[in-house]
Amino acid sequence: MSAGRSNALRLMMNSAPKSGRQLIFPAHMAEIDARTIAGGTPGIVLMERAGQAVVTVLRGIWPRRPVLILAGPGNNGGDGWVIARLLKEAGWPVTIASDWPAGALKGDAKLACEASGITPVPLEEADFSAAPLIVDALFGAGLARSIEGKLAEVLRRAAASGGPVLAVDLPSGLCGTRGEVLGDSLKADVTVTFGAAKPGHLLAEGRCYSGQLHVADIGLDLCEGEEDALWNHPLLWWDRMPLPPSAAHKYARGGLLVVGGPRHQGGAARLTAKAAAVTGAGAVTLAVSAQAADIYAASIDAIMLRTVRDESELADFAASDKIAAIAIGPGLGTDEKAAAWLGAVLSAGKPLLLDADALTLLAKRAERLAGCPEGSVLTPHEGEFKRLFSDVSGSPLERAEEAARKSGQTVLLKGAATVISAPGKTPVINTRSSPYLATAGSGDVLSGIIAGWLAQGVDSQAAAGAGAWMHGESSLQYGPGLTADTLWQKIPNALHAIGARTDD
Ligand SMILES: NC(=O)C1=CN([C@@H]2O[C@H](COP(=O)(O)OP(=O)(O)OC[C@H]3O[C@@H](n4cnc5c(N)ncnc54)[C@H](O)[C@@H]3O)[C@@H](O)[C@H]2O)[C@@H](O)CC1
Ligand SMILES: Nc1ncnc2c1ncn2[C@@H]1O[C@H](COP(=O)(O)OP(=O)(O)O)[C@@H](O)[C@H]1O
Ligand SMILES: [K+]
Repeated sequence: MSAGRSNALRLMMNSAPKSGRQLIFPAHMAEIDARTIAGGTPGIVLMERAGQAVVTVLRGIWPRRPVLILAGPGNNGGDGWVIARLLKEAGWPVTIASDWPAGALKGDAKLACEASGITPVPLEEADFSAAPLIVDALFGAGLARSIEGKLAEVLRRAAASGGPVLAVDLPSGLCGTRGEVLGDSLKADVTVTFGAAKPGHLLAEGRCYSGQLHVADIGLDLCEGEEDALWNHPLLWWDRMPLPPSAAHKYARGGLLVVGGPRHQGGAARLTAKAAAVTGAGAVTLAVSAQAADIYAASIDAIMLRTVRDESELADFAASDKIAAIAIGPGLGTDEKAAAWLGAVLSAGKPLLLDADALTLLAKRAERLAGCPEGSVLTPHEGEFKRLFSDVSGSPLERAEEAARKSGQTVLLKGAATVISAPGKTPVINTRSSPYLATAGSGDVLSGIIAGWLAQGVDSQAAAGAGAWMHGESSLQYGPGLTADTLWQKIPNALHAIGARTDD
């Protein structure tokens, strides 16, 4: 990517540099914390910066109002004490509720508590009746077990109060690794975390519990490349996307073969084909049987239609120079003929986008997975994933990584947070999306976007990352009332949003 294009993109996206997309597991963050302290920045300085960062965000959102801070026994609580002191100094009415007064604290948290000059009330006596702004500084990265008993009760009372909630680092009770709620947690309107977001902010219940996420730079010694995962953003892949050269012709922009299926399932493959064409594949051809051709022909103006007699004719066409990549699965069917057609494209040696029925067929004949050409992308939803990788368990992040390792292909595991894992590469989590994507055929459009990039010669990991992001961006551009039919029509808006244009 030229410097001009890169800068223009950054300006347009108003985004942080790539390092701002790092995701770090809590245990790893504790190591980074220790490394930073060993490097000469005292822990209390980090805690002070963390508290200051929270106060800056808090004051940027809420005008002066009563604040109730719930402070825990560790450094998350320590941050709470810094926040209490800073707000008090600024003249805010602050109460702190904690079962761990200075005598029960250690290290930096003890220092922060003592410096505040505030006496806490016990958690049981925390008064939520005036719906104060609640600062949740009970547990963060050090959450070690489920929240239960008295602590769960205080979180329930806080939730019932109706007051807004700001979580320090992580909503207490939320697992920063997997995004699951351990026992109980408190939904935050805003979460301020330090150094880097944690995968748990994005996965499972994390996105909903974290609310608006702010990542504050507090000077941690965090290196480029040491992330456990990356948060999807055009900065991760846009420099690998081709722009059409001025002398472009349609096949040079990428020939894509989309394999169709029986008459009654025609919509799925058509959506895939249309999404691929809009994404920029120059020549998209739908291959169908003669019996289904009239149905497919009904609404595919910009897509070429080719009738194929049998799998051998399909294999010949798939192997031709005009085809750079193949999408198969949406609307394919799962009968013998579908299996034979899948076999025909597997042997073509072109990058494949495998989705829907193709994944179901592969689950029945697992040995075929090993025969997938290198650089292919599998896009299972949870159900397809379970069929295909029945022995793989864990969080979506762990499962996508294991599936990529086993299959040797890029695996995109769909969900409210979508995880993309390519063998040997850092996994990527996409949250650029809206729940309006939960509509029939939306996955077929995603397949088309990814296949559209594969046909243009983009590597599988970048194609999948771009696909997930553009799919979500298209849904955000449309908003309520979205259907798969309108989703693909918003793809140009997603391209414009990331600064796509032809080279001058
Ligand atoms: N680099 C960083 O990550 C920084 C971290 N800081 C803060 O430090 C926090 C991490 O501090 P800690 O490691 O002390 O961890 P926490 O303060 O999150 O919690 C640890 C304490 O909670 C107890 N505990 C854990 N789960 C419990 C449960 N379910 N019920 C009852 N008690 C439980 C533990 O026994 C321990 O005493 C971060 O979340 C952040 O807020 C900041 O102060 C500065 C920099
Ligand atoms: N709640 C949600 N929030 C964001 N994205 C979602 C949500 N639910 C589904 N999606 C996305 O919508 C798409 C649905 O695809 P899929 O399950 O294959 O549906 P279909 O088979 O109907 O096309 C996936 O990309 C998924 O990530
Ligand atoms: K917290």
